Amino acid sequence: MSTSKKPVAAAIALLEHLSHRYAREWAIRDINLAIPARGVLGLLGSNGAGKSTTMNILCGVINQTEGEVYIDGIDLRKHPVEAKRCLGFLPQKAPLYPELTVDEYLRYCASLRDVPKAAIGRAVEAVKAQCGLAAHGRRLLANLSGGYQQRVGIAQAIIHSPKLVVLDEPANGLDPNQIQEVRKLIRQLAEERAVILSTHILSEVQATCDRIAMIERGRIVFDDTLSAFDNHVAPNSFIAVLAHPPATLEALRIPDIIAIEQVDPHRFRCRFVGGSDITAAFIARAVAAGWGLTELYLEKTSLDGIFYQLSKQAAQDH
Ligand SMILES: Nc1ncnc2c1ncn2[C@@H]1O[C@H](COP(=O)(O)OP(=O)(O)OP(=O)(O)O)[C@@H](O)[C@H]1O
Repeated sequence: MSTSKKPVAAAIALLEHLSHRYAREWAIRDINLAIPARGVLGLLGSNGAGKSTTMNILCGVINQTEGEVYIDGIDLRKHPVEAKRCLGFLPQKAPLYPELTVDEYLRYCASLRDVPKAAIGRAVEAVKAQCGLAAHGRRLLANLSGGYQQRVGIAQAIIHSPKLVVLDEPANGLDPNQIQEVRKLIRQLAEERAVILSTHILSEVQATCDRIAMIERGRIVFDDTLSAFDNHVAPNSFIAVLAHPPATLEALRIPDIIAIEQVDPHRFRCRFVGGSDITAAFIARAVAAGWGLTELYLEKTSLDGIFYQLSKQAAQDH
């Protein structure tokens, strides 16, 4: 069958005006996303925000009520088989058969994914090498540790060399060493393809993602780079370290400083009116008054704080 392609610059997948209703309630509403062809996109959101619904539609598990999904330019609803060839999926619980060996399982997945018979052996060896499983081919899946089972789950998702891999909470249940290894593997995969990662864990996002799309109450509330997310909320406090602080906290007050707190004998937290450029004025005052200013830095809002603010804003807008 010939499949007409929608031209998309630098994006491997497009979600256009995507909405879904399970019964009467809309689970997602007018989601628009362009997923870059390389790198890791983190899909964030609170419980029930609409992440799984979005991923299930993107992976062709459920059909959307409204809107379009294009994968590599192919309309997923009109040409599901062709579109899904470009896609690998690791659901939250890896679909493993414990009674099979790693080799048997990956061969089986390759045949399900229509890898030509003659190419299956090579494809299995290639993903094993990529996922650090080269020495584990004859091991039974049941006897592998959680971290290695997760590697096998990722290996099955890339066995047919898809351009887009969707991973649902891939670090769930792993110990800290395994988490590091899986993160490294995800970064490697994303060098040559797009990876979408759904997670609640913000340290996961910080360590792995290039971009963040955040969904709240079924709508996109943020879609930009990790560093834009990190800087989404402008600081409204700074810490000044003073070798010779004045006798009273009040003496530190300059216009636009609204509160001062002593953190330790030499460290002071000054809250200021958001948006004002106050540090230059404070430095000038500190130098003139001989407070022995040795350090001054703005306090950024943590990723958790930014997540919280975006969620709160979405609830207010609702
Ligand atoms: N099969 C279903 N039938 C009816 N409503 C559903 C169904 N699946 C999800 N929902 C509802 O759709 C909304 C979005 O759910 P979804 O599972 O997509 O959110 P999520 O962000 O993945 O949440 P979580 O992080 O808890 O998995 C929620 O209100 C949820 O209750």
